[in-house]
Amino acid sequence: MSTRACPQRVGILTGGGDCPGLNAVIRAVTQSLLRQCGAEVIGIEDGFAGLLCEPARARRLDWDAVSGILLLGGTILGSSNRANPLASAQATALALANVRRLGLDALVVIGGDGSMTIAHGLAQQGLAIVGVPKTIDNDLYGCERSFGFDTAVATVTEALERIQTTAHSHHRVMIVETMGRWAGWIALESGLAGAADAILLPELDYDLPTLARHCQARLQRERYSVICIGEGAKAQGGAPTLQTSPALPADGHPVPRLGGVAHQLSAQLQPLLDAEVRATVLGHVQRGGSPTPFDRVLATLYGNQAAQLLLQGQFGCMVTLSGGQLGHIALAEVAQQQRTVPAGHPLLQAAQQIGVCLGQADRDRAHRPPLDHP
Ligand SMILES: Nc1ncnc2c1ncn2[C@@H]1O[C@H](COP(=O)(O)OP(=O)(O)OP(=O)(O)O)[C@@H](O)[C@H]1O
Ligand SMILES: O=P(O)(O)OC[C@H]1O[C@](O)(CO)[C@@H](O)[C@@H]1O
Ligand SMILES: [Mg+2]
Repeated sequence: MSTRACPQRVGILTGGGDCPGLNAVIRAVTQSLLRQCGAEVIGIEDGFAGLLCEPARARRLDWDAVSGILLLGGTILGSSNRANPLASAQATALALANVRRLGLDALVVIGGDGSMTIAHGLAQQGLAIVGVPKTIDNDLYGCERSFGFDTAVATVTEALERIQTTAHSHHRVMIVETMGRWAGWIALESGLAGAADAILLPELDYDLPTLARHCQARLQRERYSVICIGEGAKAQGGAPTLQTSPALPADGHPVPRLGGVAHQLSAQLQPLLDAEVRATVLGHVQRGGSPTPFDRVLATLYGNQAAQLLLQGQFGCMVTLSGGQLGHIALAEVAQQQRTVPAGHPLLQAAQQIGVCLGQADRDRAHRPPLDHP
C-alpha cells in the first residue's frame, strides 16, 4: 500500500460478472468525491474492455449521472469478465497509456477476485488503485461480505421455497443448482434459508450412496426432497461439470465456465431412488435485479470507504469488511486468492447437526435417522 497526494481526476470501472449493488457503489464513490473534494469522476465503460479500446471508452459522471441509480440492478457503466490488461505487455501498455490520456490520477476498480488480480498487476505498474469487493460468489480473500451476495442468496432462497411446493405436490426429488464458482457460500446460505434437505458444495466432494440413502429415507417420511448444489460441486472421484466457453479474445485470460452439475447429479441419482428426480439450474437470474436493502447499504458504505481511502491517499488496497468493521487490505494479499468455505465452518456444523445431508459418508451416516423415524 502507498500514500500520495489526494487525486483530482478519478476513474471508476466495474469488472467481472455484474451483480446487484454495482450502481450503489458508483453513486457513493461519485457523490462522496464530488461533495468532499470536487474531484472529477470518469466512468470507464465495460470494465477493462473499455480501458483496452483505442481510444478508451469513458464518460464523465456528475450528480445527474448517478441520480436515481441506487435501486438499479446491473451496472450503468457495463462490465466485462473477459478483457485482461495483464494478458500481454502490449495490453498492459495500452491500459497504462489510456489512463494517462484520460488524465486519471487514481482508479477505483469494483470487481471480484479476477478483477482484483488485474488491479494488483496495474498497481505494481504504478497506478494508484483502490478496489471494492464485488461478487455474488462472496469468495474474495480478506472480506467477509462482498456486496451482491445477499441479493443472490435472497433470490435463491425464494427459488428454493417455490421448488419445495412443487416437489411436495409431485413427490419428487428436486435438485437446485446455484452459482458461486469454486466457493459454496451461495449454496450453503440459501440452502439453509430455503430448508434444503441436502446441501452440496465444491469444498466437500459428495458421496453418492450417502446422498441417495438420505433422499430415500426422506422420501419414505415426507415423500419429497430438495437438494441445493453449488455449480462447482462434484462427486467423490469425479470431475467438475464444465461448459464450453465461447472463444476468448486474443488478450483474454481463460476462466473455466461452470454449470450443469444438477443434470449430472440427476442422472446419477435417478437409478438409486423410488421417485422422479428433476434438476433446475438457476443461472443468471441470481445476478439480476434490484439489490436488497442490506446490499444497498453495504455497497454505499464500500463506495464511500473507497472515496475516503482516495482522499487519504491510500492506494494499492481493497476495501474490506472484517469482524463487522470497514477496513482495507493490500491488493497483494487479495490477488490470486479465493475465500472458500473452510472445513468446520459454523454454518456447516449447524447444517450437519440439524440433519442436513452434506454428502459426507461418515458424519451423515452417524446422524441419519432410522427409516421409521416419525
Ligand atoms: N488468476 C487470474 N489472473 C489474471 N487475470 C485473471 C485471473 N482470473 C481472472 N482473471 C481475469 O479477470 C477478469 C475478471 O475475472 P472474473 O470473471 O473472475 O471476474 P471477477 O472480477 O472475479 O468477478 P466475478 O468472479 O464475481 O465474476 C477477466 O478478464 C479474467 O480474464
Ligand atoms: O456471466 P458468465 O460468464 O456466464 O459467468 C458466470 C459466472 O459468474 C458468476 O456469476 C460470478 O462470478 C459465477 O457465479 C458464475 O460461474
Ligand atoms: Mg471471480
